[in-house]
Amino acid sequence: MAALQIVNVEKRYKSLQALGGVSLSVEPGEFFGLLGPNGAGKTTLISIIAGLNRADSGTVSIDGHDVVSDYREARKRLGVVPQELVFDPFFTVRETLRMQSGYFGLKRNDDWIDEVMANLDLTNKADTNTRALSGGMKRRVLVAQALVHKPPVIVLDEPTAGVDVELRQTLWKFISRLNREGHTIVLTTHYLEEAQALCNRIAMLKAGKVVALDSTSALLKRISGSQLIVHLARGALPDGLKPLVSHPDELVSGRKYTLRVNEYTDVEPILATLREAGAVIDDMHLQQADLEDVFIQIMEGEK
Ligand SMILES: Nc1ncnc2c1ncn2[C@@H]1O[C@H](COP(=O)(O)OP(=O)(O)OP(=O)(O)O)[C@@H](O)[C@H]1O
Repeated sequence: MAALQIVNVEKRYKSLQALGGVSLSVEPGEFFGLLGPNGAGKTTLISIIAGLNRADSGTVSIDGHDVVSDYREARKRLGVVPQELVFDPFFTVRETLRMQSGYFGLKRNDDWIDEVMANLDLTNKADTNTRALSGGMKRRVLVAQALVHKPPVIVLDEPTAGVDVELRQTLWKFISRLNREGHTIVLTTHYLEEAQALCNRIAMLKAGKVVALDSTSALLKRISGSQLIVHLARGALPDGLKPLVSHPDELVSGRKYTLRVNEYTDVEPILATLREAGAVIDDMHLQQADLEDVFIQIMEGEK
């Protein structure tokens, strides 16, 4: 049975179609990425999964439990880390986590609460009021809150937006451990290198529709060859090289260009063209195409 099954989910906000018939299924133990530009519908979909928002049509189930008709059973199996930092500011971290445990009917949960806090480097803030925490610390509490009932399915909505490197590493270490222990993870992020490193399968959403759904390795294979990154100190990119630019916004911003290269021998004529145009190269290197390139290519293709 799928850990998360989404079937033909539609959602409108007045005239805006936020989700236009989304279907996908995540198997138990997967580390699944849900990617898409701003406004693609990721948060809307997550709030429908969490039962905080109703789909106009379609169904969502967690471990076979419908999130509307079987809400309590579905909710027990789900931990959601929301994007926004919202807390009751009158309680300490430990009190917040105990209350959340109580919500799931767990009375003696302190051993697990201690373990979660230790894994998120929150132990020395256990008795601090949540209103006195920094943004990064608050985000750790949000993650801890989502995990108090050891949910088999964990959904994280941009958990690393604006957080420092240390928290990212702490968080990924813990989430990866939970995934190895069998928890299913669904992640939305704008950090594509994070998604590439962590997710075994990825869905890309655009304007409320799934525009790509594949294993991370299959998505990466969609772009062959490598890229020549050139930083120009002086001079503009000659017109003849413009079709090779793989990130169109670079043509506007200028100076740094990512040029598609199929064979290493393609580099020589590129350098000759730059020299003939009087461009001066500041820095240059070759790199393999990554998930960001695939993402840009898919999103461009969907215009
Ligand atoms: N409560 C609401 N009322 C009206 N429109 C909404 C509401 N919530 C979201 N929208 C719109 O629905 C679309 C999808 O928004 P959503 O927040 O789901 O996207 P997202 O993919 O999570 O974006 P981001 O990456 O910016 O978080 C957007 O156009 C947004 O403006």
